[in-house]
Amino acid sequence: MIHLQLKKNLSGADGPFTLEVDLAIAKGEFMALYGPSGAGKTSVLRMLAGFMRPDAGLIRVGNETWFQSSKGLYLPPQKRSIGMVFQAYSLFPNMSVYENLAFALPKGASTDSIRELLALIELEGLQDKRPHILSGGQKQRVALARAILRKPDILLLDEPLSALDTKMRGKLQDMLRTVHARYGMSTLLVSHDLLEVQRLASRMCLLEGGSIAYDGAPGDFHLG
Ligand SMILES: Nc1ncnc2c1ncn2[C@@H]1O[C@H](COP(=O)(O)OP(=O)(O)OP(=O)(O)O)[C@@H](O)[C@H]1O
Repeated sequence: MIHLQLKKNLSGADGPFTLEVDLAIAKGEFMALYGPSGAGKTSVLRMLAGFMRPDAGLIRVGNETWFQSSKGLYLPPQKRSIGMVFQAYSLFPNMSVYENLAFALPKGASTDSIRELLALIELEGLQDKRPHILSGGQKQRVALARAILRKPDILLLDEPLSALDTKMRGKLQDMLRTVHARYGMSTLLVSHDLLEVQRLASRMCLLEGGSIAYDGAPGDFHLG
């Protein structure tokens, strides 16, 4: 179980507001954070990853406490078992696809998982190529493989497919479903696309102005 109690004062377009969320996410759950621009969705992911410090609250993942303001406890990002994929491709340009993946593995670890993931993302034939010759969808597949290589407890996806065309988006959505079914890691997806949320997530939270305005099945949610 992941327990998130986050309080953070943010600067919004219309002035300051407080992001305040209290969520329990089951192990292996695929949850989407949906909502208007500026609602605080990315900030939630950044606090979970350790890139933004909450003003107050608690982050507990299984038996580990990653953040607890009352005890001054703050686990740095590199100690949190997290994989991330963002909208912008973040591959190393001077490394091949294979090397980009190998770089994410601890020294001396078996490279079997690289081969397994290259097959899963259907890029075995391009493993020796540098990222600049890949399409956007191929780059995001490598970024996804890199994010899950260490089998993190939590996978954070921040609009990972928004720069892709409809066809590639559909393919990557299928791949995300396959990855989730195979590895079962708790997954938090930020998306502006309700259809995408409904295809992928079993639970959806609507974030509006820093608070959760809906928490339930994506299929039961209707735009007002
Ligand atoms: N470190 C920070 N301190 C104060 N305010 C911040 C900080 N980081 C972001 N903000 C502000 O918090 C608000 C929410 O930003 P955030 O990126 O979390 O929203 P979002 O819901 O992900 O939006 P979008 O869908 O446009 O990506 C924005 O107005 C942003 O300017």
